[in-house]
Amino acid sequence: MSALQLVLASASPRRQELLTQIGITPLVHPVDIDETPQQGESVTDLVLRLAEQKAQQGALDTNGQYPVLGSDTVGLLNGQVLLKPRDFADAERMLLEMSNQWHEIHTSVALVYKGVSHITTSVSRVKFRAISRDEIADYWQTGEPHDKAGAYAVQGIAAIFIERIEGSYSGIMGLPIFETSQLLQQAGITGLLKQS
Ligand SMILES: Cc1cn([C@H]2C[C@H](O)[C@@H](COP(=O)(O)OP(=O)(O)OP(=O)(O)O)O2)c(=O)[nH]c1=O
Repeated sequence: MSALQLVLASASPRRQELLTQIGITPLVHPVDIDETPQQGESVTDLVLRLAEQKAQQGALDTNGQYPVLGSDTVGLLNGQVLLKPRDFADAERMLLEMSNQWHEIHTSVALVYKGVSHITTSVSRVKFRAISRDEIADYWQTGEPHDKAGAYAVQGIAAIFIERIEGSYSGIMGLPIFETSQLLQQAGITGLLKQS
């Protein structure tokens, strides 16, 4: 009925997949922003800032014509931010620390529409079983951890390491479906389903 098109300001195939899961086919428009945390910035502030920046850049690039979604995911363990691993050593350090521990995954989603930003954050807790250096080395070889915050993918092989989850599976994967749908509703956006 409505011709409204949602723009997803993201290069993450996972985020696209999660929108597809609820019948939304977004226009995919990756944006390139500097994702370096600022000095002393909390994880909460970091994910909010980056999600909003991604959505705003997407809105700028598309002349404010469409509602634009941006999202950012990072982990938190013992006060330390878990970003995408720089290399194997970085991934190994993170995964060894996560071994037999709980950590948090924070994902913020921002929606920029008609010049207004709507934003929300999903925080989940994840418990890893004990994992060995050998398992981490094998896991790294699969390529899966390379482009993921915290060096793992809940939706992938890393599922064998995950003992428990409290929170949002889709949020851990990069786009919390429930919170995203609430955001769209808040902004008065309907009629996105099943359009091509
Ligand atoms: C923890 C976790 C993260 N991830 C992914 C989601 C995100 O793609 C990535 C975190 O990096 P982000 O910087 O949030 O996203 P991105 O660089 O991949 O994409 P863009 O900025 O263009 O939107 O980690 C998983 O796929 N599974 C997981 O279990």
